[in-house]
Amino acid sequence: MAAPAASDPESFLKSVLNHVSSPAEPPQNRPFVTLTYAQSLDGKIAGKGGKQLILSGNESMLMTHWMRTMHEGILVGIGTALNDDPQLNTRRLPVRAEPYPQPIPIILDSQLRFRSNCKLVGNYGSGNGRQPWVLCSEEADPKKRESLENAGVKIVPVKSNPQTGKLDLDDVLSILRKLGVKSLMVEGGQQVISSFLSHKSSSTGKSAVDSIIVTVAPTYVGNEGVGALDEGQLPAKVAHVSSTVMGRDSIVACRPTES
Ligand SMILES: NC(=O)c1ccc[n+]([C@@H]2O[C@H](COP(=O)([O-])OP(=O)(O)OC[C@H]3O[C@@H](n4cnc5c(N)ncnc54)[C@H](O)[C@@H]3O)[C@@H](O)[C@H]2O)c1
Ligand SMILES: Nc1nc(=O)c(N)c(NC[C@H](O)[C@H](O)[C@H](O)COP(=O)(O)O)[nH]1
Repeated sequence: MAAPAASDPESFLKSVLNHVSSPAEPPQNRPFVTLTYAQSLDGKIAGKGGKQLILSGNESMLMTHWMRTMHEGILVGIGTALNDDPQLNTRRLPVRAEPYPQPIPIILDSQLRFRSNCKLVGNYGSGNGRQPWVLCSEEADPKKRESLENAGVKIVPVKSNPQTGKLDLDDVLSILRKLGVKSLMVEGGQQVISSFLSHKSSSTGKSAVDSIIVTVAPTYVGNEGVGALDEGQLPAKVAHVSSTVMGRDSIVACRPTES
């Protein structure tokens, strides 16, 4: 059997991300949302105890960085921010005369655990990155807020669920839209992926995710690794959009369906 055709990352993304291929206004109450992550053959996104793993090969990691250029915001949870100290920029792309668009780093952090000595704050301070936005609960500690603001972080209070402490995704998305973010790439980690995949908009009853792009790396992590999904959350049903191969990895693009 012939091997599946490999595609170049930019063309593949343009073919599966509607907001890139045919620019349109997003809904009024949210940005276009792309959910993306990399997993092993056994569905793990990190190692034992959350150890950060480089699952993606060079080619698919390059695709992730292209994807970052195609979104105005890039969102991770505070678990990922503290564990991985990410930069969320496009530094792997080939140097070119015209700078690549950089997404705004956005962190869901109910209780303001974000650290001001992280790379996102450092990159912003040295002129090498966009200002990080930290979305927190309206009840978050004002002293922590002031200290992060003094370090250059933009703090955005949003509604939270009093039972779980998690930020209300309808409010998160509608506030980001009001702040001008028209496209959002959600990069993880486990709890954030699960929340977005199981979320249904309170106004439409539909998923707030437009595209799901998963990199599958040919490796096993084992039972102690962190799964892509939090147990107990029911993910959306999805329809297949397209699949391709990048280097040794498989890339699967889907979209949530209503049935
Ligand atoms: N392979 C990948 O693609 C990938 C991507 C990102 C992160 N990771 C890995 O994921 C792990 C971190 O995942 P995690 O689950 O611990 O943390 P996470 O990044 O999902 O952050 C979860 C935290 O965000 C906060 N939060 C606020 N509102 C929320 C909401 N509505 N829904 C969910 N969370 C909300 C909560 O405090 C919660 O504890 C790390 O090990 C990291 O290396 C892997
Ligand atoms: N595509 C992808 N392949 C991986 O193998 C992997 N571990 C991640 N993980 C995403 C997670 O959000 C990380 O924290 C950021 O990838 C770090 O971001 P930077 O590289 O610092 O910009 N993402």
